[in-house]
Amino acid sequence: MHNDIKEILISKEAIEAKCKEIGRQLTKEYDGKFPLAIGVLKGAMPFMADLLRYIETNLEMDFMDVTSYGDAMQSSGEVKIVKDLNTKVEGRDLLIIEDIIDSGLTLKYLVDLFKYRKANSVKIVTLLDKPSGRSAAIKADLIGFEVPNEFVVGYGLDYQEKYRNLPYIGVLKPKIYGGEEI
Ligand SMILES: O=P(O)(O)OC[C@H]1O[C@H](OP(=O)(O)OP(=O)(O)O)[C@H](O)[C@@H]1O
Ligand code: HPA
Ligand SMILES: [Mg+2]
Repeated sequence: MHNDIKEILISKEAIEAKCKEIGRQLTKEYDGKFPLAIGVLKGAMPFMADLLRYIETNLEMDFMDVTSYGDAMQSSGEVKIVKDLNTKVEGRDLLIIEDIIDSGLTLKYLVDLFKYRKANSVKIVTLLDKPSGRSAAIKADLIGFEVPNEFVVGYGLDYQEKYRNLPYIGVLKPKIYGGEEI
């Protein structure tokens, strides 16, 4: 698995430090409140698990499983709900937790849905932001790291369902996705 990686972009240690930093900010933000933290499966799972341990206020957790990439490296443009929330969002303060914002289509879909469902507030925290990929106008409130215009894997992010369990964020060797070796 590690052998398939061309370059590590963000180390395990840097991710850990960032989770602490963002966790501290969110602790202040939600002090005295009871937000609903929504993990966007599957990719956000490791980030959510690590980040929430640094948010020192009461919160509720729920998960939404949405998919639009499948096995491809480009968004299909169609966001499909695989699993919806179990919790009512009306009147709640929501914190959407994502692994990456690329085209922005996934989050645009979710933010519109939660507004329609009458959430009181909707905030977005994403570990990674790839602004060069954007086609929907969407911005996160908190961003861990900006990444270049490359397909990244690890720490929740997959290529054809593999590499989610890498502890860092990296770029694959071109031969893995059938590209030219440079
Ligand atoms: O900004 P976008 O272009 O919409 O891309 C971001 C979304 O794409 C990935 O999900 P994916 O559809 O691959 O599902 P997964 O998390 O189960 O891998 C990623 O985990 C984000 O949720
Ligand atoms: O760069 C990426 N890697 C993995 N999954 C993704 N989903 C959107 N962008 C990416
Ligand atoms: Mg994926």
